[in-house]
Amino acid sequence: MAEEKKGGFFSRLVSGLTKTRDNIVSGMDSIFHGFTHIDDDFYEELEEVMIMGDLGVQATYDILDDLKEKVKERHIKEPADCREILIESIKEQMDVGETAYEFEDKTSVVMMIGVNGVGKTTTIGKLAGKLRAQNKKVVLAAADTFRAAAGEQLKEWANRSQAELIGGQEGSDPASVVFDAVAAAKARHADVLLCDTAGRLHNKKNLMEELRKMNRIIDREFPEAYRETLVVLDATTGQNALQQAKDFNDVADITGIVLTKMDGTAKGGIAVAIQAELGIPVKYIGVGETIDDLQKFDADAFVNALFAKEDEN
Ligand SMILES: Nc1nc2c(ncn2[C@@H]2O[C@H](COP(=O)(O)OP(=O)(O)OP(=O)(O)O)[C@@H](O)[C@H]2O)c(=O)[nH]1
Repeated sequence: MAEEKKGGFFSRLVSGLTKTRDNIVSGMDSIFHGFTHIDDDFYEELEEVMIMGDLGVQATYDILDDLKEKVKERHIKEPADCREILIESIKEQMDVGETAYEFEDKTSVVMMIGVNGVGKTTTIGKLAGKLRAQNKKVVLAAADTFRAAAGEQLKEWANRSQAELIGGQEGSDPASVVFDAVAAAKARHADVLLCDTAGRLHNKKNLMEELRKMNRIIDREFPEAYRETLVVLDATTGQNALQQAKDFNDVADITGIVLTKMDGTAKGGIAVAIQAELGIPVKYIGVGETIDDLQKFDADAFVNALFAKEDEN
């Protein structure tokens, strides 16, 4: 039964990654089979496919250096034999230790950061739904007071997931919304407080100040709460998403990443770049627009699904 469920999950992951696989692994496979020798050209072509596949320049170099070392150590001669070693290297470079989801089981405050349109509000709604399904009491803070529609949209998700919404009026101080939400979460003995924040990156200094102010309030008013800061990124933007992750990492103590719109994108390789280059765990991936379309991310399962052959799923 558990196996069956796992199988279902895995084959959905495999089909969701079809475009990314076509973009990266198909190219790699033609190199593994097209070359008769492992030489500089072979590595150069692999490098090109990996960089074009959004694995990130630094991550690509690190993965290939590791592959070269393993090929030497193990006296590998056949290009085709490099496939399994490459999979091993990618997994090793993506290793960020065990990913913790402690906030799901503790009294916690989750800050959600991300630029407009990446799917931040949708992700909060999905996460609220997931926690509500575990019978958790959830409060949502509409601290993205910069955009009127954000509050409205969050209200819909609050209704859908039956979470309580503490709303900010357009233009009100986000920190005061957070203050009210913390008071409400404590008064109602909520399990998780999810804060929707505006992430305007064009002014890093202001953003940093705004985040600092909100964090100070939470530290002061709710010191016992477990803290989580998740950055939401749109996978379809590829290298832009990687840059956003770097920028947010400069201004906040990020504990995890949510990669949205992984369904149907060819740029899923960005998950490799984020974990390998930044060492920040991708905690969830968004695989659609409905409340059930948020999955925990498992790097090994992701790489296996990416390299899965048709007859293996
Ligand atoms: N296919 C797909 N679409 C998604 C996913 N997550 C979000 N979306 C869609 O992306 C669009 C933008 O999502 P929002 O949640 O409004 O984005 P946001 O980051 O909150 O935007 P602001 O509220 O403007 O900051 C919506 O149409 C969502 O339905 C996903 O995982 N897959």
